[in-house]
Amino acid sequence: KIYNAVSDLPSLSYDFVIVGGGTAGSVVANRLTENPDFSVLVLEAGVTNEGVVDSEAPFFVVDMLANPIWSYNYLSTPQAGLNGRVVPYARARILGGCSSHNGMYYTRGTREDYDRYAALTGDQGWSWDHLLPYFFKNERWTAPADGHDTQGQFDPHVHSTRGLTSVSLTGFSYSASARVIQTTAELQDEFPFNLDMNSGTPLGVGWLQETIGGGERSSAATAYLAPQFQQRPNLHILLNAQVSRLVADTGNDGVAFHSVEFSQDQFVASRKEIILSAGVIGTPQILQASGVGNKTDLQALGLHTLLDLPSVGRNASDHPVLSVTWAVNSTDTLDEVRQNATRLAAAVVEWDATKTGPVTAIGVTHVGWNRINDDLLIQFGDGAAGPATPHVELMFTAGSFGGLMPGHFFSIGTAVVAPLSRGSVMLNRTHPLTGPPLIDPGLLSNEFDVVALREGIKMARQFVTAKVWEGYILNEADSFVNATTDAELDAAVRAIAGTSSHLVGTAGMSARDAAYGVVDPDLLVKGARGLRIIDASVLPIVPAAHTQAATYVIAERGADLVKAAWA
Ligand SMILES: Cc1cc2nc3c(=O)[nH]c(=O)nc-3n(C[C@H](O)[C@H](O)[C@H](O)COP(=O)(O)OP(=O)(O)OC[C@H]3O[C@@H](n4cnc5c(N)ncnc54)[C@H](O)[C@@H]3O)c2cc1C
Repeated sequence: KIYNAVSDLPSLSYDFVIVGGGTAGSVVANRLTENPDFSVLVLEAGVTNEGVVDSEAPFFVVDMLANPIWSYNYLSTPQAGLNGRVVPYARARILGGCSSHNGMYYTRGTREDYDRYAALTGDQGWSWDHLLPYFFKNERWTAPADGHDTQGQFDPHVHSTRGLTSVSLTGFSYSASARVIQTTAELQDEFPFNLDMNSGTPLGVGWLQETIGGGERSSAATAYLAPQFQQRPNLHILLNAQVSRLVADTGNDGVAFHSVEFSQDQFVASRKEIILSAGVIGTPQILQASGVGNKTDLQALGLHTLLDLPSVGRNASDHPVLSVTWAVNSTDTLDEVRQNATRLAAAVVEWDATKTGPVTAIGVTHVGWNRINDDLLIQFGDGAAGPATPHVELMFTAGSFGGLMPGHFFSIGTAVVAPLSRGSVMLNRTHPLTGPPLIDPGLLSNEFDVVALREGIKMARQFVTAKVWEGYILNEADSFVNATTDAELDAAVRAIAGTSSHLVGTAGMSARDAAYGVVDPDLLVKGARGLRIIDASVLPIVPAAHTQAATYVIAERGADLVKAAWA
């Protein structure tokens, strides 16, 4: 059941208290309440996702992101790698968390990404082979909204129809889409076709899979907290509940967490575990506010240290991104739907009536994954998990970003998906317990990331040299159109790059005996009892993928680890 006031809660003591009803928290809440003997309370800072049309309608994702009601509206600290610029850091504050407002890309990453997690933690349970059943437990492969023939657009062998999150190919394509596929034939050495980028080996260009079903977003809230699950008598979800800190006792056998403070002096007790699922920013913020973190940092803030864990908030990694944009000789683009009021109104009417048409889609139909050349890797290092892991992602869009630029465009978003830069999320120095945290993703602080993004621009430009673009592409229409030398491109990269919002790692998992890291391979906080972290913050290195699929499998396996511990 969902509650809006603490006074309505049936109890102030539960077996499990989950902090954050976001992507991971919703999964854990669902899986734990499969056992009728467990009682679960979810404390979610945000509001309900129900009835939020901008969340439901894929086309309106940009509007969703712009609305402060559903977001924490964070800003980064000034980024030295970005010429001192401050960049927005969107984070959802709504049931379902970022899965309720993200771009819906469903990309798992590479086999090597997960095998690297297994090697780092000394736990084969985090390897690709062991996690594949959890990907399947999460995913429900679904027909696209337009019912088009999907043969040759994905590999059914690497998908599941039994999970809860709907995943589908795009339900609406613009004419640029066919040109992207034609390019994989014309430039097959540089951009080979890949039937399914979610097979563990994504290199090449293929059809984008998205967390969309029946023309609507499939989020952790719509899937894992659907009405039939909300009705479970052992599941309780309190909205508008901003957790400030966790409370522990310290004794001879360590620090034992047993209750949670939220919404100004309210407390709720956990009988078995507190599970932190507040995300890559909320989780380290709550840990530090509770006295779990680097002792020197906490002392400097005037906070008592319960547990000296220097890795809390550190080692954050993210994907820097920018977009290369061309004006096109066509009105069949996302921009047309966005900017032509009559067209947009018709699209909304169609979506309302049948859940079909442009509103079912984000305008990106294909994605490419590519490596930069070995000479550069020797010179600048290599952030990839292995030789089958990409450095650069290319996102092919039939329009400008969000369709917001006046005119008609084709664009290729370019991101570094194997970054070497690292950053942190630390408490605010002047208002540690009440101010927004200091989010320093360290974007482009490592030269490798600048070089990889520069190479990404070159790849994007090369892509549109295929014959099929002749007569369609008119001219490059971005701010760095005249940048051609490496030095000019590097300057452009630093001047315009931003974040993909894929920050992870602020409560990273490591091997049981490692002196660094925040959680052990079972996701238990090192040195503590009664406290586990299950969200994107435990990923020690960002995968070469948009991060929701990785978050879903962390959550699915994490829930099984909890169940096993209390069986
Ligand atoms: C703008 C944007 C676009 C993205 N696009 C994509 C994409 O297209 N594909 C993809 O794969 N990934 C995407 N991602 C990344 C992906 O969505 C996230 O990595 C993933 O959802 C993180 O899940 P999480 O459970 O760790 O955190 P979240 O989903 O953020 O959940 C954390 C929850 O905790 C709550 N919370 C936080 N602090 C507190 C507190 N103090 N008290 C109580 N509750 C609290 C929040 O309200 C939230 O509901 C995107 C992310 C963003 C921000």
